[in-house]
Amino acid sequence: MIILLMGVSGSGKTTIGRMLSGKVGLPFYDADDFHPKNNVEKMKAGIPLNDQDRVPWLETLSEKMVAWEENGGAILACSALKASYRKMLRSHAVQMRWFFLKGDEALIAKRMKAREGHYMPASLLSSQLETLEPPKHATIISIDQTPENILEDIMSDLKNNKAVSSFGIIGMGVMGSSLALNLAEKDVKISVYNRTLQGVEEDVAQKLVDAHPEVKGILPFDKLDEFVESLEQPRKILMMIPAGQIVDQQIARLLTFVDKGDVIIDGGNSFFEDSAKRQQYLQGYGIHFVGMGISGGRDGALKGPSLMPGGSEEGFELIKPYLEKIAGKDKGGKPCMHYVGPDGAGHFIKMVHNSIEYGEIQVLAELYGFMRKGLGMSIEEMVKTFKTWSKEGADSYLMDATLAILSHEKDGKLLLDGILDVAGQTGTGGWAVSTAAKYGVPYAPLTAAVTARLVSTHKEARVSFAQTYPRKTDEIDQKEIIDALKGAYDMARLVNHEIGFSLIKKVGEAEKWGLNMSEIARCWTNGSIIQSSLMEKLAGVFKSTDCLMASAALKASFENGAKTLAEVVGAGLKAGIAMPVMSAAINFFYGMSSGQSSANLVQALRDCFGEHGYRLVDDVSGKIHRNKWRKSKEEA
Ligand SMILES: NC(=O)C1=CN([C@@H]2O[C@H](COP(=O)(O)OP(=O)(O)OC[C@H]3O[C@@H](n4cnc5c(N)ncnc54)[C@H](OP(=O)(O)O)[C@@H]3O)[C@@H](O)[C@H]2O)C=CC1
Ligand SMILES: O=C(CO)[C@H](O)[C@H](O)COP(=O)(O)O
Repeated sequence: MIILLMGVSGSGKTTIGRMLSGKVGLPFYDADDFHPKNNVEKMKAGIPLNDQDRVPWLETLSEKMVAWEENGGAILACSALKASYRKMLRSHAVQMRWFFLKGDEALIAKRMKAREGHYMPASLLSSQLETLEPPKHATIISIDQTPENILEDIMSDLKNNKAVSSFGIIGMGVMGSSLALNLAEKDVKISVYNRTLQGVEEDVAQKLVDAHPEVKGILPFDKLDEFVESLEQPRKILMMIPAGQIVDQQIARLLTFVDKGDVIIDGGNSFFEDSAKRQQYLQGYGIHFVGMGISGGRDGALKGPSLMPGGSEEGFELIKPYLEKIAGKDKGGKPCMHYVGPDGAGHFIKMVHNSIEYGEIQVLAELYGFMRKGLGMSIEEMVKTFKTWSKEGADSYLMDATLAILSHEKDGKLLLDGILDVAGQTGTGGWAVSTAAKYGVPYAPLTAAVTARLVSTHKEARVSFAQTYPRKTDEIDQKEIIDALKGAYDMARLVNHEIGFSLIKKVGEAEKWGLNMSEIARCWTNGSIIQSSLMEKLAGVFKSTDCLMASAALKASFENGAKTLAEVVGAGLKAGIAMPVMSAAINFFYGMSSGQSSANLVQALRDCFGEHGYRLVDDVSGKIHRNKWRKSKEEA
């Protein structure tokens, strides 16, 4: 832990720091000793330092603190006058305790005049006091007392303050427990809490700690007040619990214990419109709310997830150092974490991420079904084929997982064959569909992925109708189709990504969130369930375009892909295999690349029965309505 004594020059930071050092046995450092030469010269000449002067000094100090903490902690005397300076000092997720040595101008001026051999003349005091922005999260110590009494005040606060952890997590399920272990392994002191349900869920947090004796620095709680009390201010509390009302109930319980300036983060898969409302609501209490998408499942959370924070930017700045520590890293070593935008932007981006995930999963499932049933390929042949594709640019986390599943045997049998073909879903995919409809974004392929899961749930009906409508399948040219499969797979994925990102573009513009599509794709290149070589390529492509179909770099992929996708979908349908996402993908592409569609008939029909009006090809300026579409009996 770093004990930071702050206040204007002359407030006694050095004297008290040295005394405190003797008392607690931690080394003492004076921030003034780390000023670059230029700053010292300026101060000697009586010239006040500006913010630019202070940047390298504060950066050095924040880096030094990391090393000091690794060596067991330290005491640092540093003026830290502005909130922005304190933010820079906090930039490395070091555990800190802040003490603000406070006194009035006359008292400090008197003390400064009495000092000898110090380069800070008393005339600078007024400029320091003008600069001072009193801290919101520091223990205030009055300096209008003897140094011994000041020391006693600090010692008593250190003893009585139960705030020992830098970060708190609520919900020790799959994600919460893994993120807790990830943070603890990065040497962040954390507190964890899980609800108690008598006889059902008891000592859950304690059990996590017991199960990982090798991991140090996790404090378990089953009482919410004690959990909150254990966190240093401003508190940073991450909720990893199911979306919906549970989140509101948890926030309501937290509100009893938290203070202004604390940060509450919802890392679950919440609906983004709910997150925007929660941010507004909590703002009224002075609490920063960050709605953060997290991707990666258990392994990602443990080793490096992809993080999509949004909402309160001030709150984000306070948690940023912790997020940077635990996030997965892209190929350049940069954290797969990016503040996406205000309101519910973080959860919106996670919703679209999951929607693409639905598409990616469904295309793999459709291919698996077609290859196995339609083409009669063995599991071994399929594995071989997918492995080859992986080497040819189709590698992804989900492809890798599919290969593991296809090779996974239990009791000498393929486990996959024993798994019921009824797919679940927990919300995000469907919300993306309704959001796309609300904002007018064509979304058929990813809608088809949601529908496919819904169709799967009608197991009984499917079994019954399979008997009513036995499939008569046509012959397929196996060789030709097998050669086209990879191209069809690539094309369907390209379309799924195009659609997902087009929703991001549309909603981002409508809500004025200033979303950065390249950064979002970059954040999904590691830690995320939809990480892939394609995503890496797209992070580059989105630097120069916001529409994949408009990208010159992808023109040939779309052209060639359309042909192979149409062939494969045609063959699949001939073989009696449903290919909802792949066929919607080729339909989307054909639709989006048809200069003249058949929507003229749609408009004519709407006008014919409902007087909705239509525009003319030669004059699009206004709508017109035709009174008499049908001929009367006499005219006919
Ligand atoms: N699993 C995944 O791959 C991912 C999940 N998510 C999202 O993260 C969140 C957590 O998911 P995950 O860890 O998988 O879920 P789990 O079901 O594994 O864990 C849920 C946690 O929430 C707690 N909880 C449940 N109901 C309540 C309640 N009424 N009040 C307080 N706490 C409650 C549970 O406590 P108890 O043990 O007592 O029931 C448990 O600690 C969800 O929103 C999920 O959608 C996000 C990314 C990936
Ligand atoms: O967010 C996730 C992965 O990114 C979760 O695993 C989520 O549960 C997946 O969605 P669904 O349960 O609807 O398949």
